[in-house]
Amino acid sequence: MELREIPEGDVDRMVDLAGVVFHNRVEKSEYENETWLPRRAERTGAYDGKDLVGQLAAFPARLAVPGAVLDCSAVTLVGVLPTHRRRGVLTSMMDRMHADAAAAGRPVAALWASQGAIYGRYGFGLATRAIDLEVDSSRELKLRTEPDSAPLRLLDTASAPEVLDPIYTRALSTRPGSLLREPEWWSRFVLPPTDREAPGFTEPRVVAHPAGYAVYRTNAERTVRVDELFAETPRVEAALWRYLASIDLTSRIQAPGRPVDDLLPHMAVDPDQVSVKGDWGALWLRLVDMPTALRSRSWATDDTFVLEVGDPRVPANEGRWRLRVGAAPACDRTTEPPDLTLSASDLAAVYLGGMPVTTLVRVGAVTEHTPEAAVRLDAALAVPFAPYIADDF
Ligand SMILES: CC(=O)SCCNC(=O)CCNC(=O)[C@H](O)C(C)(C)COP(=O)(O)OP(=O)(O)OC[C@H]1O[C@@H](n2cnc3c(N)ncnc32)[C@H](O)[C@@H]1OP(=O)(O)O
Repeated sequence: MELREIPEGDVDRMVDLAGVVFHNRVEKSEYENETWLPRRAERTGAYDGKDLVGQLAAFPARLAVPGAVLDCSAVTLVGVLPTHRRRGVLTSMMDRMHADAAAAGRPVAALWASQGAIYGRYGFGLATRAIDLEVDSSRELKLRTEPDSAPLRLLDTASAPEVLDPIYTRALSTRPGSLLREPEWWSRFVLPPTDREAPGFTEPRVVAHPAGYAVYRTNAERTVRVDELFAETPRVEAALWRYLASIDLTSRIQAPGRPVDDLLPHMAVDPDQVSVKGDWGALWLRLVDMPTALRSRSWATDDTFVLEVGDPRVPANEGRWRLRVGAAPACDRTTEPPDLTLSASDLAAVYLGGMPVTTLVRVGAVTEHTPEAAVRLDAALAVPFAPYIADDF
């Protein structure tokens, strides 16, 4: 078995392999769309002779982290054929992805996992979660927040991206965890005419306010499904939810994949009208160049920590680091005794501020050597809004 780059001419084979491992049926007419990401990615193939038996694609992306945007290898289309599984193919492809990301100067990598058990061993940590909301809109949705009074308008999907993108990008400056979008991302992934996984829904509708928007689809079962909703203020958010809850001939809103600190459950006058139907792990993050990643984010306090990091897959990160946080963050090797011992995976999980270090100490995953060090690190990592990503790649 040999790892080599998958040539552009073989990109269709990646869709075939993905079809086998993810149990998807992909029509030939869909290949152009399905190959859009791998065509612009670093493509690692595991070949058994001429046969492609494993693959990993990593496309260059920009990830919003607290106070900064970092170059990121966004990993997707990972698969190993059932005939070749559990022989270390994924492990060797991940090692190569780490080396490629470091060589390209990307301090972080990110992915959506098909199964939570796979990626911790490679130093990825679950950095964002999401909740599924459902609203009973068969009666008026009364809100405790006064909706903003600026008029809403429906946009056509062709012209929507240039209106929505600045709103989306501004949201990233306060809430970390999302990827910046290029224009084509909008048309391919946010506003495609048909949702392949839910063909019963209409084409996307876009409702916009000068400081917020929602993309939604409806179906014959009186359901409004919110694909995304971003608002710059709670009052704009209230205006969008009120609109969505009052569309004629509908009686239910489904809003899958919302931020864990979504305001809607707290905005509703009757809390029983909004239910949380699910809570799940979303983005897995990897600090490929850990000291650069730690130096690059903003921090909420001035403090200093000695971290002992375990990272067998990227030894350049392993060892003791003196992390100074505050206005001019620094992260340098040290021989001082550690305040905290943690794995690369747990460090990645807490990096965006969505997972408390104190929780990881309590479960026994992180070791606290200096009393209160975890509480102090949580205070330094704190972000005003829970990390969140709407894009599932
Ligand atoms: C970003 C994305 O694209 S996520 C999508 C991932 N792909 C899929 O889920 C498609 C179906 N599954 C597959 O294609 C393969 O089983 C893969 C890619 C998950 C794993 O590939 P493999 O080549 O079998 O992994 P590899 O042999 O390197 O396994 C390394 C270790 O991970 C473990 N592992 C691999 N997959 C899993 C899993 N799904 N659950 C639990 N452990 C796993 C192996 O047991 C092994 O552990 P060990 O080192 O203790 O023996």
